[in-house]
Amino acid sequence: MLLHRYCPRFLEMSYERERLIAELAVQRATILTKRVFHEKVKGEVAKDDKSPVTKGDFGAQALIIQSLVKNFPEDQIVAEEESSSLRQDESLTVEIWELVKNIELEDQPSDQLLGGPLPSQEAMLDIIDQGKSLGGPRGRHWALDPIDGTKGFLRGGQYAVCLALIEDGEVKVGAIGCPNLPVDDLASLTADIGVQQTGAGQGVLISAVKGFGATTRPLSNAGLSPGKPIAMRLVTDISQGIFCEGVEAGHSNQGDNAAVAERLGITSPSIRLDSQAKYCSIARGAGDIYLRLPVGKDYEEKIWDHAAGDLIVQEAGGQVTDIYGKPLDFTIGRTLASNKGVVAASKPIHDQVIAAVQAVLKL
Ligand SMILES: Nc1ncnc2c1ncn2[C@@H]1O[C@H](COP(=O)(O)O)[C@@H](OP(=O)(O)O)[C@H]1O
Ligand SMILES: [Mg+2]
Ligand SMILES: [Mg+2]
Ligand SMILES: [Mg+2]
Repeated sequence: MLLHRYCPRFLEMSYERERLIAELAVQRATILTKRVFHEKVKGEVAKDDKSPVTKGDFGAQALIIQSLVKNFPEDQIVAEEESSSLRQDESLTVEIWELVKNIELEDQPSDQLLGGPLPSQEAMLDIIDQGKSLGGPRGRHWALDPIDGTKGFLRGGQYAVCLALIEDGEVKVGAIGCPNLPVDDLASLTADIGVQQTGAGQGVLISAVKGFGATTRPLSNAGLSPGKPIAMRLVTDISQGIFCEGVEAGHSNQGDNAAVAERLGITSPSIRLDSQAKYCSIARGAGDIYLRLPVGKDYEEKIWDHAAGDLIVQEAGGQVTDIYGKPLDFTIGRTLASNKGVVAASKPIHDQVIAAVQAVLKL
């Protein structure tokens, strides 16, 4: 069946409105995160699990949920943060509100599409808490990670603002803003981007719609600049492949990762970067393989850490599974409870990578 671009069914299938709102919402939130990134005091607080959260995480979550609620009031939202610690810290709340209330896209029509500013400080706390949906196999759920790689963000390294629409368990739309990645797709292959401090004008917004490809564009503080399709590299000799790896040893087993690289005959050093910038990097050919090998038995990966990146890599010609070769299952709830670890690579080499992972992990 040939569908015309302006036919309502085409618009529905291509999720054009969802993609536009997701891209603009992520772009607007990065204005706030960039501001916090350059502040000396980022308002770091430790959560119950000891992981950090900052003014940037809370503020970005408030801004993005506000635009989702305004545009898609029926949809559920599964977001990482919640406001309980803020409600006990008036001065931090005031600091976040001072940031949030002054953030807008410099292009008025784009900003208006997001549904206007947040009404008040109290409303901001309530909006942050609208991300408590449990997810699940049916309906439309937005998975939101307002700052992925908070540890990288605090270190002055890579981080990402990540948003995905999951419909009936399938990721349909993904948008990731990486304010510290170079605009040039391949620059990150040579630069030490993991710890790069950035100047103005850098950063990329990468997005995808299921069945319609993946796109990159420079991040802007105004409207969307023109997008450009991206694709993974064609690697015919796997020993020439390049790994993108996390920085935090507590999030992925770096020793096992090195053993897999050795088994595949890969000698180039891994590019180390925090956050879903890894998915984005391999999707645009700045690396070929992303492994997230479990450190412990009990950790369940969170859907907001993977939904957008999974779609972007698939739409760029890649395959994303867990260490058993099973696709990531977004139907279960807030976590990927039925998966262990992540193996992402371009389709022609994915089987070889899985075989090496299974040999190293003795699966
Ligand atoms: N033990 C663990 N194993 C795997 N991932 C973990 C983990 N502890 C925390 N994480 C997740 O790792 C994410 C960062 O990934 P990376 O190491 O690739 O940058 C964190 O996202 P946040 O920074 O959004 O909290 C957090 O959800
Ligand atoms: Mg976190
Ligand atoms: Mg995260
Ligand atoms: Mg986060």
